[in-house]
Amino acid sequence: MDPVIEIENVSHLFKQHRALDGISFQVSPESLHGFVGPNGAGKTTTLKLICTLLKPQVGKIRVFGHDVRNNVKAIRRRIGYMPDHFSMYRQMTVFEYLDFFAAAYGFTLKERNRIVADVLALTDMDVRKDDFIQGLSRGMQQRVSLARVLVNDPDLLLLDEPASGLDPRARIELMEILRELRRMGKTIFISSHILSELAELCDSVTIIDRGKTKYSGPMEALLDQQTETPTYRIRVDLSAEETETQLSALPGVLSVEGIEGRSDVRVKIDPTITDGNQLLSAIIASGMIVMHFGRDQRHLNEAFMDLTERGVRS
Ligand SMILES: Nc1ncnc2c1ncn2[C@@H]1O[C@H](COP(=O)(O)OP(=O)(O)OP(=O)(O)O)[C@@H](O)[C@H]1O
Repeated sequence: MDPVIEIENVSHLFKQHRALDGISFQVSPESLHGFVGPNGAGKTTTLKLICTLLKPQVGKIRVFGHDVRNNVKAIRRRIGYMPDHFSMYRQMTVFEYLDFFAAAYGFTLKERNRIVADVLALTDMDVRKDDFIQGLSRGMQQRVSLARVLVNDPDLLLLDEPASGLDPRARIELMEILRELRRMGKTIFISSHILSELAELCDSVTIIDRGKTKYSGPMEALLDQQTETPTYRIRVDLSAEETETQLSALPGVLSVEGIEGRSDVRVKIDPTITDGNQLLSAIIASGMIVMHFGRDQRHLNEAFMDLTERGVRS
């Protein structure tokens, strides 16, 4: 299937300031693609270019195969963009607000009633439809903002920091809604600073820093990029102390490190002496009952710190 978004060598200058410096990446259909970068990395600029609010200066951007330079209408019809700072008509009720946007898209009264009911159900806001927007919590306002983006039934959602300012519960609920939208066949491109959540949510990720692409590909591959020493996360039916003693004695084991607050240990091995299968066999042969055995994945935060530079961009 052709990519939904194709970015090829895109650079963007604001006067003398280079916001983007030759970024390239692709987003596959029906995927949840994370777009991660530190402050000032160029995320919002990229999103604005994709959703045709900024004109590209250098490089190619195609959305659903259309060049953003000359197919603005065809693209806008199929996308929904939620900016990082949204302003809402706070004196309207939720229903009035969504109905207003549906009317702006040219839907008839009958269509509007159906559409508004659908987006309210999708974002779980039906019970709040007669509430005034100004009285809603930030999490609720964020949902209304997402509902607004869904009014034209877009195939591609472009969400700029949708979880910022939300409490953990509201974030988890938002992520659930995004998963549901992906199940419905939508492609979701989501920028965020909240790395750990993206690791669970997204199929693929692009990391940018100072206007350059640092990684783009499957989330799994990013997390699997191992340091030179293969590392396994293991839990057996012994106390932490006994686990360390017993595992340290096995051939090829370089170190056994406890993980604070957990009964798992992190075991590094010498790949010239043993491998994962041999290690597992040795553990079983020595009589331990294995409760968990898996390759230790790098945490997304760790990968992010390795790939991006320290300090705020000047
Ligand atoms: N209209 C503008 N005029 C001048 N410089 C700009 C403009 N918009 C963005 N920039 C600069 O371009 C760089 C990239 O900005 P952008 O907003 O795309 O980053 P970001 O990754 O979205 O950052 P944040 O996470 O802080 O929102 C920044 O250094 C920013 O100051």
